[in-house]
Amino acid sequence: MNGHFISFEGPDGAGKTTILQAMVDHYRKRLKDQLTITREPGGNPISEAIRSIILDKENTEMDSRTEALLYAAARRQHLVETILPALQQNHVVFCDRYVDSSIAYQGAGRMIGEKAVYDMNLFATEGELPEKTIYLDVPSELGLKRIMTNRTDDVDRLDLEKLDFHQRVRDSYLKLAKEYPERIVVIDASQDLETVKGDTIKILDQVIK
Ligand SMILES: Nc1ncnc2c1ncn2[C@@H]1O[C@H](COP(=O)(O)OP(=O)(O)OP(=O)(O)O)[C@@H](O)[C@H]1O
Ligand SMILES: Cc1cn([C@H]2C[C@H](O)[C@@H](COP(=O)(O)O)O2)c(=O)[nH]c1=O
Repeated sequence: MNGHFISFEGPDGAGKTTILQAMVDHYRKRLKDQLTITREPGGNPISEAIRSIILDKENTEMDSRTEALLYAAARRQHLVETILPALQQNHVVFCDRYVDSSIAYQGAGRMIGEKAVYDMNLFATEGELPEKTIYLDVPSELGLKRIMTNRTDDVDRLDLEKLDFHQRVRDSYLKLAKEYPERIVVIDASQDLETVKGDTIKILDQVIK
């Protein structure tokens, strides 16, 4: 089997974590030890340490460009230490967020500029992109409602941003999906969970043969 790099993207509360876990449950038997599950920011000790700085609710002073640089730094380390070695061993890599998150959240959400953030990430990643990106799309109000009402884990610094921030993030994702239709597949994540799972499996079955 060849390695496959698959990312999962979406606004906060879209259901990425839930769907990614469902995909692990679905494909684990088929892939056995050829499956790597990882996340951004994070995935290894250095990138997880950067994650805790970025998402700490106490860090209200953090400048937007500092934030963008930290995400890119975490991504660089994650790529060279975790993703590329797994692909070299022909693993399927399920990655919770990647470059599209920075374009949407820092480029559009923080209004640094999508192109500027893309260019900075080109330096960080040397152009390495996922083969397929599952973009789980929900209206921002629904995503935020899910987070505030259902979640038991910590609400982080970005979850706490206002509605217009999250709307800019969603609009940017939808723009990216139009720009890269071969790579980014939009799934309507406002549907019930079983339907979202089924739609995701249909796409991934075309990649993981
Ligand atoms: N299709 C769905 N229908 C109803 N509830 C859902 C659906 N998908 C996820 N949820 C619920 O919404 C909440 C948020 O889901 P989840 O943590 O998977 O989102 P997320 O996209 O990973 O969020 P974040 O990016 O902020 O970590 C959870 O309680 C989950 O059970
Ligand atoms: C990779 C990446 C992430 N973010 C934001 C998106 C979320 O609000 C958090 C990560 O938390 P999750 O619960 O693990 O999804 O960070 C971002 O703004 N930019 C990025 O590049």
